[in-house]
Amino acid sequence: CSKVQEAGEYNTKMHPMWQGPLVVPGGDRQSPIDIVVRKSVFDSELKPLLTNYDPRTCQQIWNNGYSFLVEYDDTADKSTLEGGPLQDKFRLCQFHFHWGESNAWGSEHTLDRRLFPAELHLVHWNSNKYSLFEEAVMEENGLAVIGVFLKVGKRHEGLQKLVDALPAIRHKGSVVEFTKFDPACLLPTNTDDYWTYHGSLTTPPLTESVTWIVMKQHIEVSHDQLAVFRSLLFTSAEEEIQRSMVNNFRVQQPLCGRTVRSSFS
Ligand SMILES: NCCOCCOCCNC(=O)c1ccc(S(N)(=O)=O)cc1
Ligand SMILES: [Zn+2]
Repeated sequence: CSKVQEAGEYNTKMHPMWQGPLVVPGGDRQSPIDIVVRKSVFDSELKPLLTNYDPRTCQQIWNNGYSFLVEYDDTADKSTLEGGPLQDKFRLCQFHFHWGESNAWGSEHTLDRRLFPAELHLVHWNSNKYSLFEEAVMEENGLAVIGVFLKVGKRHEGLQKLVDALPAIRHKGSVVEFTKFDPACLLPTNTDDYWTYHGSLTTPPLTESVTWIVMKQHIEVSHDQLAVFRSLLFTSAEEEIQRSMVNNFRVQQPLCGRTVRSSFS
């Protein structure tokens, strides 16, 4: 697979302008991808996901200029993920979303090319093998990210606390305290059915360190809740030109012969 990203894909209008590297390490296990459902391979060895999140580890919410992140205290094994395709215990460090300017697109992964209006990523790092996120992010088995598709429908009561905090972090670089939020409320009711594959971060440094776990069942949020995501800005308060934070997803990457496994038949 191409070692150098086609420069064009970084310059399409749909795509935030990145200073990101045009040559990514390896380049044959990049994310996101389209999941071709009928080509995924059922693996009976895949276990149910086991999340154990402690809302007391929730610390802050901030706008990093790509998305907004809800960050957790990951100095101990308090909010953890294990099971699924994972051999080790992983610590939750943050979650964030990707979304479009319209409800017609916005997700990074797709199911048989089907786009969703947004996608949630819960980011964890391997605390059995590494002592810091920054270490794990450079290693093959360093990270595990749970992806959950969002659909527009009924209002998501658990999400509203987060939506209400967004106006305070409109600009890139703004941060506010955000506590006692249980990310488990953002998981679908069925967490036994998922696809998993080896991939990468979808924003710089694009390192190929992620075991992706993409949930089959989506969650629903209201049109208005998603509209508040789009009220965020890519730009900091000092910049003259304010740019709406929308379409903060990466273009899809070649599968390069990888197998996507499913936990369900
Ligand atoms: N900058 C050089 C080294 O950086 C190491 C730390 O990288 C931190 C920034 N990126 C991330 O943490 C990060 C985390 C998750 C995802 S994603 N969208 O793949 O879930 C993308 C990016
Ligand atoms: Zn992401």
